[in-house]
Amino acid sequence: MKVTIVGAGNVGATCADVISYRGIASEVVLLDIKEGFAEGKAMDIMQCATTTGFNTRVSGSTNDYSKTAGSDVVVITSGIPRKPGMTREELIGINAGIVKSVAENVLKYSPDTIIVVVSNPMDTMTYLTLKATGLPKNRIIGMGGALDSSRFKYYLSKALDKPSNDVQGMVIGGHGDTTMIPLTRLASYNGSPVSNFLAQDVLDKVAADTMVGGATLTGLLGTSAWYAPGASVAYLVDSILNDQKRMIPCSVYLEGEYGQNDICIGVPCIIGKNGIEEIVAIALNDAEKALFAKSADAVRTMNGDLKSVLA
Ligand SMILES: NC(=O)C1=CN([C@@H]2O[C@H](COP(=O)(O)OP(=O)(O)OC[C@H]3O[C@@H](n4cnc5c(N)ncnc54)[C@H](O)[C@@H]3O)[C@@H](O)[C@H]2O)C=CC1
Ligand SMILES: O=C([O-])CC(=O)C(=O)O
Repeated sequence: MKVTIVGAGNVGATCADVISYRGIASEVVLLDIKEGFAEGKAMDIMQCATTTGFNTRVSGSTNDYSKTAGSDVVVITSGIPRKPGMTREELIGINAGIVKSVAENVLKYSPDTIIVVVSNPMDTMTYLTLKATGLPKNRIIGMGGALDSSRFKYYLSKALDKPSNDVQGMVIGGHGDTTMIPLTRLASYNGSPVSNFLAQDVLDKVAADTMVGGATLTGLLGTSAWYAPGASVAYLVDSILNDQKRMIPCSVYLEGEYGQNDICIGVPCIIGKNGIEEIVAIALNDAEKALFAKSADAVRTMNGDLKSVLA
């Protein structure tokens, strides 16, 4: 199985690293516009093969899309990340043009591929990719909810003082500081509602910390995060390539689901060899439904800024 990652920067290279050492794909191609950069990252990763023990072939390419031919999955991590104090939405001006041209280029060599969109503002970049390529909705997947949910479980595990892997929980809605919806009511500690163990004010703080999880890291690092983002993309790619049919919140085109139309936004999806295989309808209460509608309004407003790119 072959995976191409366009954008060999922090997130793209981390994703290639996780995919190779976990043996998720047999071949990974990293592509970047910076001369020699993807080749260098690929060589560095390949020099881990004997010490971490993997057989995935990782190679790099400077903007030569012929090397990406026949990819089963293409991950788009090209574009600029935010700096402290910025929102993800402020990246649209530069990233929209990059994401559109990258999607068009990859399809020339991998017409049957599934595209995973990571570049921010991710929900809007997913919508742009869908509209610009005309691919069926099951083949365009926006990655954000997997990462946001892993941060949610991290903050819950800290509050519970229990391991993250004993915590279940999901974040839906937009992948933005104010649009994420951590579903605290449905989160559990090995099947028991977390509200059995944590007071409401603590749960509210967990939700608030989750929503600004990316901004917190950007403040600490000076650029946005990459370890958890790269690992979250690899987790999603694993479910596609190995047809695991895991339920992962992803940004997907909605046609009536969750009361929304003509928008890409995070909802729980079954992810397998056909990409988005099902959109799972979970029963939201009235407050959660209202938050989802508000989140969708914000994402839709941002999509309005794509007019010139899509013209
Ligand atoms: N959806 C999510 O959950 C997350 C999204 N992101 C987003 O992912 C993107 C990448 O972040 P980082 O890897 O930290 O940035 P980075 O700056 O480390 O890497 C981006 C790479 O894209 C390359 N690039 C730019 N234009 C290109 C083009 N036309 N073709 C090929 N490569 C091109 C650059 O040369 C650079 O190497 C950002 O937009 C960031 O906001 C980051 C983390 C999580
Ligand atoms: O915070 C950012 O800008 C990058 C991102 O989407 C994340 O780490 O969640």
